[in-house]
Amino acid sequence: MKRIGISQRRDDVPNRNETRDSLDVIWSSLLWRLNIIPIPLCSEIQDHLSYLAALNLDGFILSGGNDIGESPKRDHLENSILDYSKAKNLPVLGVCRGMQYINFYQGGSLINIGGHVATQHSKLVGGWVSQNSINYVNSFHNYAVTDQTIGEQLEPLAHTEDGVVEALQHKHHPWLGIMWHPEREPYQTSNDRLIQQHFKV
Ligand SMILES: NC(=O)CC[C@H](N)C(=O)O
Repeated sequence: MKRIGISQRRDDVPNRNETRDSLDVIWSSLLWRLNIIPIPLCSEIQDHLSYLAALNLDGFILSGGNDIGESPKRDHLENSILDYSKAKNLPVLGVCRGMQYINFYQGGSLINIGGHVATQHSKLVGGWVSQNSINYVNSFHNYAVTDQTIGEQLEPLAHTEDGVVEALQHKHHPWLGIMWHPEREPYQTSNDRLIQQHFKV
């Protein structure tokens, strides 16, 4: 089985005096069902290169959650994951914030948008959308990538009708970014296929 590392959200929990790495449990059941062993990654370990080398994983998911800049330790870990994946030619799937992070890593930026929280898009534009039988996607984000803010070496694969980039890929590395959350649609065939194809399961 493929062993895929997945980054987690990092949150302060003041009433417990704790800082937590956490992941929606739906991710573990989704990935296990797809024959993937999910390995949650710890943002507090600072020796990233030794940590990632010791794990010896088959690829990575950058999950959703915190805004970029909100949690520097999470940002740094994800930066190291992309450095490591580039050096080892490993597949990366960026989900929502994860796609935003790939874009940031490649020198792109984000715009603040409205109308993309707790909604769906059923009319995505782009040949890749029909090839992958994507009929609708969910949406839970305040920031977006556009054709004007997309990073270097990235190409858009899908847009919403209002011009937001909903999916992108790296031109040279096996990196895919999607703005929707497959874990929130755990039985959507198009997502299952995308994830399994991407990680060659
Ligand atoms: N769901 C997410 O990953 C959200 C990412 C980021 N916090 C945004 O609002 O755009």
